[in-house]
Amino acid sequence: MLIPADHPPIPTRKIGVLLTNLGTPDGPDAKSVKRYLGEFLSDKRVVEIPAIAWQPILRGIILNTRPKKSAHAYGLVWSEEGSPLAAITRRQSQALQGAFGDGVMVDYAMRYGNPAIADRLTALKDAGCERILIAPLYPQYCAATTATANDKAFAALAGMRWQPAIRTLPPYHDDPAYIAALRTQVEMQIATLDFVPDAVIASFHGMPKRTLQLGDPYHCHCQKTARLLGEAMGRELVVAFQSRFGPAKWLGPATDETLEALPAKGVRKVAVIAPGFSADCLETLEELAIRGRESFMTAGGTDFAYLPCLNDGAPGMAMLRTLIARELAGWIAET
Ligand SMILES: C=CC1=C(C)c2cc3[nH]c(cc4nc(cc5[nH]c(cc1n2)c(C)c5CCC(=O)O)C(CCC(=O)O)=C4C)c(C)c3C=C
Ligand SMILES: [Fe+2]
Ligand SMILES: [Fe+2]
Repeated sequence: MLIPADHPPIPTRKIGVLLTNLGTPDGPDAKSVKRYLGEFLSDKRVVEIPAIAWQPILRGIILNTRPKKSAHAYGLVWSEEGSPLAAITRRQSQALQGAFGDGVMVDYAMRYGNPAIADRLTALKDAGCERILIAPLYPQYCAATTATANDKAFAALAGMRWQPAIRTLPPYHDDPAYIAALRTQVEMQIATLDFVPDAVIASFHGMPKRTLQLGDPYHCHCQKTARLLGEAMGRELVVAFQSRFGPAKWLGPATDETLEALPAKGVRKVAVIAPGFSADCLETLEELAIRGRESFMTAGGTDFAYLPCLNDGAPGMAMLRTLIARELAGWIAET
């Protein structure tokens, strides 16, 4: 068939997978952190205080004090590849390239900062992806993470003349593939320690307690993950919630307070895991592995190990291939 010279280009039809995660500053400096926090903490899904009351606090106080402190913390975990969260998410996306056949492109984007969700969705569409799976890499659903990432994607679609068909990856907090990946990885990690932990602490990112009362399933998803992983490992896990932000009451018990209280109860050797994070980041590498260790050892602990997240290791990547292939059913030939 003859295509007129002024016809827009017609790429080969493809399928896209867009991994999404939270986002991170472009650099470990106060200016980059300020820009990032300004976008993150202005999200109404994250801070559910009316803008008229919240924005003066954010712009007048928080963005003038927190960036310097946070930039210092980022500096402690920054790598040659950049922010750990960005570097690991990039590697996860690269490792999945080609895993679902030649016609499936895999890319990644961040809810805040770069690479932006709108830019990567447009790039996939321009490359011929007429069907796209958006995969927020949050095992536990939370409006402040899963929903806002999807909102951002749908906002980008709202501006497209020719929209791709869209699917979104559901939360996978109780998926047997996720629990099995966690179990394999955690048991392997514990086997390499030079001590036997008295307790394994499962630390999840916290949330304002009010969100639970308003119907967000995040708390229940975290508890179920910990219960299923504990059952799979044949030991009960200690569940705690970290990263409290602001004066409101957050989900408890708090990870820092839990770590400080354990030695007095005779628990002197601990392993800490963070099953809610699909990639290590500031909250795990600085808050848990550095500050958590300090709190525990100062309180009388003798042995502390932070066990890294699934990241782009074999168990986690096998799990992502399983979950994503399932969501692509009917779009790609069954294997
Ligand atoms: C894994 C799930 C996450 C939930 C739930 C979550 C809720 C949430 N977070 C804040 C405030 C901050 N979080 C920050 C960092 C951060 N948070 C998550 C994940 C969840 N947040 C990740 C993966 C990261 C790390 C990003 C990185 O660059 O490595 C920060 C910024 C860091 C700092 O300045 O301390 C803030 C602030 C709120 C208010 C909230 C719930 C509503
Ligand atoms: Fe957070
Ligand atoms: Fe609950």
